[in-house]
Amino acid sequence: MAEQQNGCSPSDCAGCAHADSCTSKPVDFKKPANAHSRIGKVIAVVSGKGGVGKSMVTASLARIMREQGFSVGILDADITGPSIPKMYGIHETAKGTGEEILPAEAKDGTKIMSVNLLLEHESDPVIWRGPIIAGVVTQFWTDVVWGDLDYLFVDMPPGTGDVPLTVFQSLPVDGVVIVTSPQDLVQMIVEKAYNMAVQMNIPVLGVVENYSYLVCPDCGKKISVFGESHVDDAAAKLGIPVLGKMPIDAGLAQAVEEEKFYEVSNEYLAGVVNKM
Ligand SMILES: Nc1ncnc2c1ncn2[C@@H]1O[C@H](COP(=O)(O)OP(=O)(O)OP(=O)(O)O)[C@@H](O)[C@H]1O
Repeated sequence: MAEQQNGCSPSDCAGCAHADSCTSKPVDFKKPANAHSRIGKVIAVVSGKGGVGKSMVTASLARIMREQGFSVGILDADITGPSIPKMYGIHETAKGTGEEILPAEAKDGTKIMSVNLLLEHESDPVIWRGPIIAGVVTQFWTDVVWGDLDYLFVDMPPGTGDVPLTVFQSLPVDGVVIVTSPQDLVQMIVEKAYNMAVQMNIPVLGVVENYSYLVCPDCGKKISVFGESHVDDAAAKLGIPVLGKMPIDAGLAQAVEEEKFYEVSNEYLAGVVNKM
């Protein structure tokens, strides 16, 4: 790390008599998890832009690890566009005990916390300013009683705004999965998400391409609906692995429609298990 203006480096802080009053020492914004949460790994699922199926990928990753026997949770940080609870058929409101909030539990045991569980009507819009939204996401970490989890997946809102910044600063994120779709801008979009993670010192586990292709139900031919994929080149340039390419799959869409995502086995991302 670069030398500080006053001539000392951050590693000197521990033994420095002026550490308390020094303005150049590094600030740690990390918040403690709820006292009743013991969480193994926190994996954030991000995308440089919206509409790439990030929630689908988040829930698919959670399902894969659940199928492996791990205890998993999903923190829905997409406050203004929450879709995780409905995917799992959850429509209840969250229960609270004083200062603490209990997550909902899906039929496969996945624990879920989302702003939709706090609204009187789930169709109510969330019309809050950025800092309020970021504060709610932080509370999903500090106030929610997650219990024992091997993995907590965070479904981030798209882009690189307030909430991703808050999550990266406040939660001990172990790795980031970038979701993208095939199109010309993919290089720039993946790079934006990648650069944000790198600047926040968080390892990028790899990239998932959604909507990669469609398999014709009659002839079995793969059709590149949104154009040829550029994800291999984009990932190679950044030195990160492609974790999977997901086609447009009517079975996945149906599971979402029927609110039975707890039954899904997403074979397209099966290779991620030993990368998490
Ligand atoms: N590979 C896929 N095959 C079929 N349907 C999909 C696929 N990926 C996503 N979908 C469907 O597309 C819709 C939108 O997906 P999703 O909610 O995951 O993300 P999104 O709203 O597009 O945006 P964001 O990326 O910001 O989360 C959902 O109804 C979902 O079921």
